[in-house]
Amino acid sequence: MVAEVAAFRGVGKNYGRVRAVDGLDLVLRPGETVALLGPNGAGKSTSLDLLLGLREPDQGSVTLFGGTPRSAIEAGRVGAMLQSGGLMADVKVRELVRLACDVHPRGRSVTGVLTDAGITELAERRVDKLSGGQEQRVRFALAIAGDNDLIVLDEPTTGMDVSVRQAFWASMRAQADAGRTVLFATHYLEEADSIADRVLVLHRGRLIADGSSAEIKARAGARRVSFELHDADFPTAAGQFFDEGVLRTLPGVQSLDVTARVPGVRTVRIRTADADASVAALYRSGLYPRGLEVAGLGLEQAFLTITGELDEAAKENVR
Ligand SMILES: Nc1ncnc2c1ncn2[C@@H]1O[C@H](COP(=O)(O)OP(=O)(O)OP(=O)(O)O)[C@@H](O)[C@H]1O
Repeated sequence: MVAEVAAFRGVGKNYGRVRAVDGLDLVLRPGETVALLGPNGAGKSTSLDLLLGLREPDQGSVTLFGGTPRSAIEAGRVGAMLQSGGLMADVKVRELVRLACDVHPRGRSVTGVLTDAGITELAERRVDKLSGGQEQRVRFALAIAGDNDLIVLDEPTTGMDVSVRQAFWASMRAQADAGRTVLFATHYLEEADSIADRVLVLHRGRLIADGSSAEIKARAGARRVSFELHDADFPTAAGQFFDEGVLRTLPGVQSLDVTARVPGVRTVRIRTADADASVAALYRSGLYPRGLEVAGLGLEQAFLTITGELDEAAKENVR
C-alpha cells in the first residue's frame, strides 16, 4: 500500500452561506510536488487551513500522515508558509530563523536553512526593513526550518519579481528533490505548469481537475491552429468569394478569428478540439493554408476552458 501524506475525505466547509469547500476528496502521496490552482475565492486557502488543522471541516475528515493535522504538526512533520500573519519585527533575519529552528521538534541548522532559502546575504538585516519579496523568502525559510516531510505554501511568490521568483522556485525544487512532499497554492499558472508533477484545479470549492499539467491541457482538449490565406492562392480574383463559413464548419472547431492586417492576406486562428481532423479537412476543402502551425494551449487557457465549461454547464442547469 502506498503511504498517504494527506487525505481529504468528503470535506466540506461553509462560512455562513458561502460554501468555501464542497465535497473535497483528495490524497497526497509522498514525494509529490502538487500545485493547487484556482481563481480568487476557489477555496485554496481554506483547503490549506483545513489541512493544517487551522480550521475544522463541517463535513468529512482531513488526515495528515494517518492522524490528525495537530498530531502531525506537533511531531514536526509539516512546515507551512501562509499568506496571513506578520513576521516578528525588531529582530534580524538570522535571529528569527534561529528561533524557528530552535522551537521546531526536528529543527535544522540555521546556516543550512539560510542557504537553502537563498537568504544568507539577508541574515544580518532587520526583518521589518525587508522588501515584500525578501520577506516572502524569509517566510519560506521559516517553513523549512525543520526537517519536514510536507511543506505547504499558500501563494508563496506574491510580491516577488521575476528573478527572485525563479530563485525561489529553485529553492523549492531542492526541497522536493530531497524527497519532501510540497503542496503550493498559486495563481501563476505557468509556474504550476513547469514546477508541479501534479496539478489540482479548484473551482467554487470543488476539485474539477487532477492530473499532470499535460493531462489537464489534454482534458481541456483544445489546440490552436493558425495559418494564412493569401488572395493570390485563390482560383477566383482576389479571393472575393472566400467564405469564413468554410472554416467554421471544419470538424472540431470551437472558435475562429480571422484578421486581415496586410492587404490580400488573412491570418486565421482556430481553436479546435480535434486538430488532426480540422487540419485534414482544411486541406481537403481546397484552401491553400500557408505557414500552418498547431500549438497546444497553455495551462492558463486550459484552465479557463475547464472552468468556463463548468460555468456554462451551471447556466444550462439553471435554464
Ligand atoms: N473567514 C472567512 N469568512 C467568510 N468567508 C470567507 C472567509 N474566508 C474565506 N471566505 C470565503 O470563502 C471562499 C473561499 O475563499 P478562499 O480564501 O479559501 O479562496 P482562495 O482560493 O484561497 O482565494 P484567493 O486566491 O483569493 O486567496 C470565498 O468565497 C471567500 O470569500
